[in-house]
Amino acid sequence: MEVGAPDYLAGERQTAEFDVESMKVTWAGSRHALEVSDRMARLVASDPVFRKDNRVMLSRKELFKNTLRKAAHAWKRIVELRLTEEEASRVRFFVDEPAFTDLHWGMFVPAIKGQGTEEQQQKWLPLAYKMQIIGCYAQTELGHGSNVQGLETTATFDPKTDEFIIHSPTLTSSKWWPGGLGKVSTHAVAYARLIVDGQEHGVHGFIVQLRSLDDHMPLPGITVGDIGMKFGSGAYNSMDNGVLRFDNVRIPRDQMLMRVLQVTREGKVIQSDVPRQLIYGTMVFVRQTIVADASCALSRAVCIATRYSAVRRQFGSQNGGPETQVIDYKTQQSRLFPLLASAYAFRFVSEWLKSLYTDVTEKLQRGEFSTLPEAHACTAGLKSITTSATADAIEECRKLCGGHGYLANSGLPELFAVYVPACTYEGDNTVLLLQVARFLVKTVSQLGSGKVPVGTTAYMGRARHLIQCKSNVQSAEDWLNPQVVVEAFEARSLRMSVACAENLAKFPNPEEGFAQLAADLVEAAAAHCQLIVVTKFFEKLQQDIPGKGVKKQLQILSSVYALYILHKHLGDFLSTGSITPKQGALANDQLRSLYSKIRPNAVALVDAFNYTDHYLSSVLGRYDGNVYPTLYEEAWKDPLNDSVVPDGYQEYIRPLLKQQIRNARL
Ligand SMILES: CCCCC/C=C\C/C=C\C/C=C\C/C=C\C/C=C\CCCCC(=O)SCCNC(=O)CCNC(=O)[C@H](O)C(C)(C)COP(=O)(O)OP(=O)(O)OC[C@H]1O[C@@H](n2cnc3c(N)ncnc32)[C@H](O)[C@@H]1OP(=O)(O)O
Ligand SMILES: Cc1cc2nc3c(=O)[nH]c(=O)nc-3n(C[C@H](O)[C@H](O)[C@H](O)COP(=O)(O)OP(=O)(O)OC[C@H]3O[C@@H](n4cnc5c(N)ncnc54)[C@H](O)[C@@H]3O)c2cc1C
Repeated sequence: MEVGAPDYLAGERQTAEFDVESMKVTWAGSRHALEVSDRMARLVASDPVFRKDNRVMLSRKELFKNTLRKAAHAWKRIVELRLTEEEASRVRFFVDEPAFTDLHWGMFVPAIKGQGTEEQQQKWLPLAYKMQIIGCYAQTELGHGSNVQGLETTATFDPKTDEFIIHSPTLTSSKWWPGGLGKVSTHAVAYARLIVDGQEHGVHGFIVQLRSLDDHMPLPGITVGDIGMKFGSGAYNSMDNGVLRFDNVRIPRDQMLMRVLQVTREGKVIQSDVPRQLIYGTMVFVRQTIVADASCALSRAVCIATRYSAVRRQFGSQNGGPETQVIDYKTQQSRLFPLLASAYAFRFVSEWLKSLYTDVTEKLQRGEFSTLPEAHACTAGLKSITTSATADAIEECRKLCGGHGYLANSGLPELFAVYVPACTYEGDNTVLLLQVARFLVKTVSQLGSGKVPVGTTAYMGRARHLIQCKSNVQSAEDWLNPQVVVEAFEARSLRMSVACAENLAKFPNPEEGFAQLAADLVEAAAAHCQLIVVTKFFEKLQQDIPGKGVKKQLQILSSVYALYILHKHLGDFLSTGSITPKQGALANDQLRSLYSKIRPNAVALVDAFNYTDHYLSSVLGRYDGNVYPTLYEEAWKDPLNDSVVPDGYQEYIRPLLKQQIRNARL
């Protein structure tokens, strides 16, 4: 905010019962992270190249070219200022525009790191790090996305020339969707079925050059282009999601990523001791980052809706005084505050998930693979529930802002359009929950065998207790006890998984059973993932959290998150007998009282996200709350208002009016 400018939300900020600066540190993860983030936010906001207020007005071509300009400028600044990786990734965050660079850094580089041999990494990574080559991740095809084993592209080894022949045998085998592919990438990690000596060896990644490094023209045998406009204006249309066909394209043998499986000069296929699933490792990495993205997108929407709800007034004027702030309506609170709590919950679970991922990666380097299934289940499941909740929440925030939320300059429509594909990319959310369900059913089926479940399924080791325990909640106050809450969530989750396992056992063919019970399995998987989020929020509170009143606010938010989920899924808790209807009602009583505790802190709790007005790009979410004059000014900037009488008046409006007049005279 400019120095001396009026702050229409100052009153809201004065009622805060905690130290906002300390909460900013907790949200950012550390004082260092906050400092870096703050500096990079200012760097981006002060640079005219990164302007984004006109984005929804641009044609696709203009938008795309502008994105190229921003990406090139960002890279120039990163190099000039010798920014660290941490600083560079904050620059990407605040530039706030999907671009080919996301796939280059986020998938192409990690695919080579995770699936390439030492030699391959030494050859390709320096080129990629300097952006002397630009890569994408070409897995999905027109006919197959979720079913990776069903991909049709082939990579046939030719021992005569020591090459692989990459080919798209059918229309449905055309690569379809990869970001950065359509117009920019010079290279791809393309996934194809490996065929050696007429035998198939599953799907593997191959580094394929697509375009000339001299004139950017597609190489012989490559057909490549953009797949067309996507949902919404601006939004994901800055990305060149592409289509790609291979017509017997030859690549050297050493361009197959060979950490998992090697093909020798003689055409021998050698399986290394690394599990096959590592071929899916890049997806595990990105799913983990997508959980962190969910907390960012959700907090952004909630920040806009909270500030605007404090500015907006409707009804309730007493003796000509001001009307009621809509944030004071209990319905507004019961819709908004759980989303605020969810933003914090997702933030902390993503922190934990990142540490789990780092730990598993270190173990994989040492040749320990036992924690891979849990890492897969956690990343897949949390990616699924956090993105689904965030997509719904952004739309709810739009509605919380009434009519003005539908204006592009509220920032919410574009945020929604850019965010919703997260429910689909990197694994459709239902497909991913089915993966979690497989993991849970397997864990349950091993309970009798003496194998002790660990990590996020450790609670299943107490199955005997959880299957019959009764919650001893007797008052609304009891629901503030994390142990009580966690036990109710554990009982619900365990009982849902066990019920699925029992029902599955009734089918002679387990796969048929899995298919028939899929809807129940997905619900059991979601229950397990919600338990993880709740538990990790409570565990966060065990840490030392400095700053006046900060921990207290987080305790309130953790209870709101847990009781909101309980209230929303009350049917599960009741039907599994994890709690009684009376206890469910007490949880709801507690939730109401928690909302009242959040109310005086709401604006400060969203200030703690530390978002600049540039990043929010929302008239409704402005830090200073100066909404109405800005809405009014912005309206006049619309190109339709460039002329008082619109283009087309002479051709279309005038003749109509004249005709109406004639008719009226008749
Ligand atoms: C210095 C400068 C820096 C500048 C910074 C600049 C930029 C920013 C940088 C980075 C940004 C960072 C990140 C963001 C990047 C990009 C994000 C943006 C946009 C997103 C792009 C989206 C890209 C995509 O969508 S890529 C395509 C994704 N596709 C999918 O997800 C497909 C989903 N399908 C599957 O995963 C699988 O097919 C399946 C559903 C899992 C089924 O597989 P299948 O083999 O058939 O399975 P089965 O069920 O039999 O399982 C067998 C066995 O394997 C286990 N399994 C399955 N998957 C995994 C896994 N991933 N890991 C481990 N194990 C796995 C499964 O459990 C089974 O085990 P078991 O036999 O039962 O024990
Ligand atoms: C914006 C965007 C960017 C993308 N970027 C990339 C990229 O960079 N690289 C890349 O390779 N791919 C990319 N993709 C592709 C993406 O990964 C796939 O779209 C995604 O994995 C879903 O696969 P699908 O499209 O085949 O969906 P489908 O599997 O066809 O899903 C359709 C419906 O079928 C259901 N379904 C499917 N299988 C099952 C099942 N077994 N049981 C029950 N229901 C099922 C799903 O739940 C869904 O409702 C991108 C997609 C989008 C939208």
